[in-house]
Amino acid sequence: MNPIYIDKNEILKCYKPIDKHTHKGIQGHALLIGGSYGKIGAACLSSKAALKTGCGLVTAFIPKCGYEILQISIPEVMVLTDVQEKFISNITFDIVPQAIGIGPGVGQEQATQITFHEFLKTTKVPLVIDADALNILSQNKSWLSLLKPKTIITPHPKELERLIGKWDSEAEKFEKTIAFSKKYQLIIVMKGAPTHIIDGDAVYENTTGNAALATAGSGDVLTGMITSLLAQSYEPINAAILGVYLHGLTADIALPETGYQSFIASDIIDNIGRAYLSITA
Ligand SMILES: NC(=O)C1=CN([C@@H]2O[C@H](COP(=O)(O)OP(=O)(O)OC[C@H]3O[C@@H](n4cnc5c(N)ncnc54)[C@H](OP(=O)(O)O)[C@@H]3O)[C@@H](O)[C@H]2O)[C@@H](O)CC1
Ligand SMILES: Nc1ncnc2c1ncn2[C@@H]1O[C@H](COP(=O)(O)OP(=O)(O)O)[C@@H](O)[C@H]1O
Ligand SMILES: [Mg+2]
Repeated sequence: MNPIYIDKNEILKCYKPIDKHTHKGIQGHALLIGGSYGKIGAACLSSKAALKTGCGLVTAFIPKCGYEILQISIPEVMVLTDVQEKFISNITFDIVPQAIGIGPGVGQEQATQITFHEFLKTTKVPLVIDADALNILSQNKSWLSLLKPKTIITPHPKELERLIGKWDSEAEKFEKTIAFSKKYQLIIVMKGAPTHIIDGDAVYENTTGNAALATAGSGDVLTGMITSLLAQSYEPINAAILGVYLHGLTADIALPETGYQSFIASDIIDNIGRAYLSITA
């Protein structure tokens, strides 16, 4: 396996500067579906990260109990609520997003599983699938065939194992992940240290990031960032590459100030601007 390293050179091939005549209506609308009682923070983090990564509009779809939490913590994000108080049971919306991220904090209630199945059957919008949405897929593997080609999935090692089964070596992990990517035509963001992106036989290895990212919610933030880039019309593979690179870069930039221990997922969001600036510096 000869990975393509995701470094500044590689990023400059796909990075799209902002057009000075753009406006929020054409800068992309991202929909983030997530959260459940006790995990509304995951929806807050992913939707705020989406806005801070540059899309024009962000809507969060959450259970009712998260309404005030989300509106107060991030007033720039619009909110749609499910009929249920504590978990998502019926995904419906009247907006037209260019990308949807689903899964952070969503839980695995039976009703959430059923509405996720319906959602997969009907949606045509480019998707990022993470966290509990991946765990639901692991329990219902026949639903994987509903995923459109180039859907992005973002498993951490345990979520990957639930999807593809155990491996005995790093080589076998890559073999199985590449086979899975080919079988379902998926872009797989294999989160870790470092993170790899698998797109069929193409393997990319990220060069940014450090152990400060080993903190609750850092994956939820990544989901928002990649969904935002998809909504801004990046090709799925480029949204994954740029998202993973910027996400890691925030931790490299923040480290001298925060150290490893005190860095939290909100620090990723706070440093997205500096990460963007360093691409063009
Ligand atoms: N503020 C909020 O609202 C937050 C909400 N969140 C939401 O919570 C939900 C559950 O997500 P989750 O990832 O915590 O649980 P789960 O899938 O059981 O995985 C945990 C196990 O996986 C493993 N593992 C993980 N990383 C690994 C690594 N790099 N390398 C190796 N192993 C690794 C490790 O397993 P072990 O090694 O212990 O066997 C670990 O115990 C989900 O919806 C998420 O979005 C969270 O984002 C937190 C903030
Ligand atoms: N030691 C590390 N070095 C670099 N990146 C890391 C390290 N530990 C975790 N990360 C990154 O942090 C993120 C963790 O995602 P995830 O486990 O889904 O977190 P959460 O579910 O809490 O949001 C991934 O992007 C992963 O690559
Ligand atoms: Mg996660």
